[in-house]
Amino acid sequence: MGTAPPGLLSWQPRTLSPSHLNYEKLRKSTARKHQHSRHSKTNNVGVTTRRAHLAKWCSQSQRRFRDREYGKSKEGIISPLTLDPLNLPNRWKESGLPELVHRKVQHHRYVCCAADNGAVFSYADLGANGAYNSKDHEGNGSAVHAEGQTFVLRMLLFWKTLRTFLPNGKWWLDIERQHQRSYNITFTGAMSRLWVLVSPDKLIIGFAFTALVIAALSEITIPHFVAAMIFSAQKGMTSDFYNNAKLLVTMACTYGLFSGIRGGCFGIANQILVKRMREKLFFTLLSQDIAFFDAESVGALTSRLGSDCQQVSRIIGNDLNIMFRNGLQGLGAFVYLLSLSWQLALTTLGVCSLMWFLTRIYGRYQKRTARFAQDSIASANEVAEEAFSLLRVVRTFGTEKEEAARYSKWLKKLMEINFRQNIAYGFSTLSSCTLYHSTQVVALIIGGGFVMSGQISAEKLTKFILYSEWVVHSTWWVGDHWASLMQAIGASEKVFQLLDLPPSEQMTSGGLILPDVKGCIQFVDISFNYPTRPKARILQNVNLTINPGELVAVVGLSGSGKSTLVSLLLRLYEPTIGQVVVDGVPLKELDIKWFREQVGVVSQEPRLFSMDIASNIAYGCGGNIKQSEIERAAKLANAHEFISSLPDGYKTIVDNSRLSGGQKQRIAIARALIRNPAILILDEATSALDAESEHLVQKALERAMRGDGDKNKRTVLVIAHRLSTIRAADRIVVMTNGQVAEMGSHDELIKLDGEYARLTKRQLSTLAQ
Ligand SMILES: Nc1ncnc2c1ncn2[C@@H]1O[C@H](COP(=O)(O)OP(=O)(O)OP(=O)(O)O)[C@@H](O)[C@H]1O
Repeated sequence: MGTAPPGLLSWQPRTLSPSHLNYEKLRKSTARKHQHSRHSKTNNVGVTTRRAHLAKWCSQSQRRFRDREYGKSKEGIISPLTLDPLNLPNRWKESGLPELVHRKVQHHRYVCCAADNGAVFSYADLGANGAYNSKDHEGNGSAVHAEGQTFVLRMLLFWKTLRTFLPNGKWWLDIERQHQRSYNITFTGAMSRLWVLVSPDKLIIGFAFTALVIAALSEITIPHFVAAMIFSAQKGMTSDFYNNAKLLVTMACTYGLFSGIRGGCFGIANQILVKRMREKLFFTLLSQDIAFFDAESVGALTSRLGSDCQQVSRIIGNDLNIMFRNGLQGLGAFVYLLSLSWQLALTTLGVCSLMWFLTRIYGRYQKRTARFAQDSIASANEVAEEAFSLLRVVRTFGTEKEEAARYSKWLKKLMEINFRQNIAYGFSTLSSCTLYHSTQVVALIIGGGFVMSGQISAEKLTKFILYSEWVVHSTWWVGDHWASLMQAIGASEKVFQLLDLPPSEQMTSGGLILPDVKGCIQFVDISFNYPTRPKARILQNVNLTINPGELVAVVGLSGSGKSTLVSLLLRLYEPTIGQVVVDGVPLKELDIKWFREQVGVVSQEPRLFSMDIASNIAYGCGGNIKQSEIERAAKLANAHEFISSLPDGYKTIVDNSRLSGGQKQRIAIARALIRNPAILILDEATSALDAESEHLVQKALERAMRGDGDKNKRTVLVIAHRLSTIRAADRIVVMTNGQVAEMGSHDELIKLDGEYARLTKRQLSTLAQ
């Protein structure tokens, strides 16, 4: 006994009723529902249509059984399956007649069986997703005894699938919902934006277009001279023949020369465009608020800079160039056609108009697909960037396959989009090719008639055919590059959207520059939510004053808002309520660039740039820093010794992974100290270090905090987890849940026996264990 088709063994006899077996009734009722659905425009149209087809299929199967046609025609293919007798309805066993049963399995899912004496021959499964599969008893292929209907059903399925990826099909609606974007750039919008980018190099663009016009016009004359040479040779007109030959050679050479100039100039214009676009985009991105980078991923942004800008480069270098050339040639050829025979010219115009109409539709399609394709590329890049930057974590956890799967999920999406693009391209090519050749056929048929009736000469008809081919060919090329241009515009939509972002207010507004910074910092009634989490209150009514030259330590549990306080002091975010005041001036009113120059920051995870150590230390100080100043800062940071022991000393190229945590930290301290900052912020600068490194870094920090060798004592804000490192602080601020819970010196807080005392005890007991 073979395997039963899915769903049949679970078939319950009690679900059968005479009405279920009445196919005519089923057909009529579904036809009625179908009619109703059409009128009421409900979503049931598809379901009832399929039910109607199913009912028809059932009744035809039944007829075929009766006629025994089934057994005859499909011998050898069908091997009837006997069902488990326990699960078989009695009427099947008793009737001895072929029966067709149907059963409603789910809301609109049917399984239909053709049965003869308990033998199941085939079934059709109308899936909930609308897929219509008719299969033989073993679930293989289509239902063998109803091939006529199966073809219809297959066509139905094909049409249904096709509809999903036609413009406005379900696939588009789904994907558009995923990539919701309000920004939409038009052709003219994109062109004017590009013009702004390339207009500083008008000369090169001018050269390119002049060369384009000369090359196009000389090329278009070539068929005329070819035909003239052939017919002058045929007529034995020697001088005409040689004159035409000379002109042909001149035109061919002119065409070659100016094509070269055109190609070169457009290529250069292209490079200029991409370079400017990338520069502008890069700067626009750098000018955004930090909150912008909380919402956008680095991988996606670099993809916009790379892949999307490259797509835009096609517009001028390739698409516009070819469209202009072919547009000009097509127009010239059409004028020539009109001079030969206006009737024939109009037939060519008709075909070209149709071709252009189809291309416009295809262009719109390409624009949409390109947008989604670029989004998928950006998402894939995001995954790749993340995986590469966290490669040590990936390797440690052995998640290479998972990361590869995450990456290939986006590649799969991209492939789906490309698949649709290619199908559309296939349709576009099909229509263009058909129309292309139909012009020649129509022109030959009509033109042949004209030649036979003596209205035009054979030479004219030959020229006509050559030039009409040119017109159609030009229309085809213009259309093809129009679609490609729309694709590039679609791909560049996000780039233009990003380019339109206004720079952060901090970058544009000036502000006060104080004669000198005393270092008095006040957090006045600060409450704060991160823009990406507007509902989570991170800081709540924080009031804190740090006096000039004071060393204040902020401690508290992880997540209590210590680093957020530092971010607000550096104005990386604006407080939701309240303000930060420096030396009596609200931070908002100060020139933020100048203010940041007065602050030295050493963070928990120092990041180094891929450049030499000296440049890393002097980072952000302009180009006037002397080697002696760099070395002095390195000595203060306890880094000079290890830097000098490296083979290339201060010229050693480093990055984030080529030095130990302690070494990186000391370079970061040197970077903070070289500015001789009035305010020093140490954000858990030693928390990730081992005992030896911590000792070295701590000594460097102490020296930095004291302002060794500097006239003024600097204001220092230390955030620390290890409470042993902040005992000497003038004041300790304890934060809990975004609020200042306690404040005082170490001894005062221990005496208070509150949160600080609890934290200290816990750390001491952990160390003792
Ligand atoms: N960029 C951000 N966007 C949204 N929420 C953030 C962001 N940075 C921090 N948070 C949240 O703000 C809260 C406070 O974070 P913060 O880094 O200020 O705490 P912390 O006290 O410095 O913690 P730790 O000692 O672990 O560094 C946390 O709940 C954190 O999840």
